[in-house]
Amino acid sequence: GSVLTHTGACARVASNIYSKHRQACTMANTIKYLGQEEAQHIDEELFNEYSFSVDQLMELAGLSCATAVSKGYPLQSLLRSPPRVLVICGPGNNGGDGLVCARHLKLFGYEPSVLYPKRPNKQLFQNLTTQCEKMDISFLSEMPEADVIDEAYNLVVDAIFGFSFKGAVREPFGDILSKLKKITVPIASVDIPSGWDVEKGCPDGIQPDMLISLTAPKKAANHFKGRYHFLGGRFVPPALEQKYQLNLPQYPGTDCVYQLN
Ligand SMILES: NC(=O)C1=CN([C@@H]2O[C@H](COP(=O)(O)OP(=O)(O)OC[C@H]3O[C@@H](n4cnc5c(N)ncnc54)[C@H](O)[C@@H]3O)[C@@H](O)[C@H]2O)[C@H](O)CC1
Ligand SMILES: [K+]
Repeated sequence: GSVLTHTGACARVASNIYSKHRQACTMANTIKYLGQEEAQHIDEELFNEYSFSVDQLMELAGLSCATAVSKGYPLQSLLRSPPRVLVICGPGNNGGDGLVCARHLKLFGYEPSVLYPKRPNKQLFQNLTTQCEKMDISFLSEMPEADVIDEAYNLVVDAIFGFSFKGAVREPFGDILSKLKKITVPIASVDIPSGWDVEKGCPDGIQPDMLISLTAPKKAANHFKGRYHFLGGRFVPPALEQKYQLNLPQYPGTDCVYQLN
């Protein structure tokens, strides 16, 4: 009896030590999930200290999104022909990523249409819009009803809000998000599922099937329940990665996305 008890105790101690060791190792190697302010600081540092332009990073971000979509929803797997995709773009840089994503999706053989209801009066976004128009990407004048989306499109790319979203959703995006909650075709969200608190998520919000986290996942990604979580935006200089202890995974070869799950 006492021998057995002793053995049991040893096993418990050993397994405790082992699990502590494993926890420490995992923590050392775990990719960091960013808070809202930290994400904004990294963004500012990329522009101000590392001298990147928004155009450059947006191009890589949008390319990552189109690449992730093509991996999760390959052309030959789509149920509806032609391979239509609805890309919904918001008023900030997340929306810019969406415009770049739409352009690359077109180059990959998809048929994207863009909904872009609030267009900022800045050259960058005007250029991205012209580039899409010149590639025969159509711009919708209003948000289709949920049943129309389910019939006409294979998936929706949600590029409405990213890491600067705050407070209650203002129109027209409230109406757009409530329609997105009703659709059955998959949603692929760029950086954050739109309408979600950047750190706490949103239990009764949209539930995307794919999330493409850019630079590093934000804390809201802890609440993501969809099938595909990709990391994109392979542009972080090692010194910046180290400063913020991002613990980014090794992207495979020359890929611009890394599948986290
Ligand atoms: N470093 C990177 O990883 C890069 C990320 N990129 C993408 O940029 C977004 C963040 O962009 P930002 O312009 O800062 O903000 P958002 O697009 O998230 O949105 C701001 C936009 O939305 C409006 N807004 C905010 N809250 C609300 C609300 N409650 N209701 C309605 N409207 C709201 C606000 O007024 C602004 O107009 C990041 O997530 C990435 O996707 C870069 O492209 C590349 C570098
Ligand atoms: K989004």
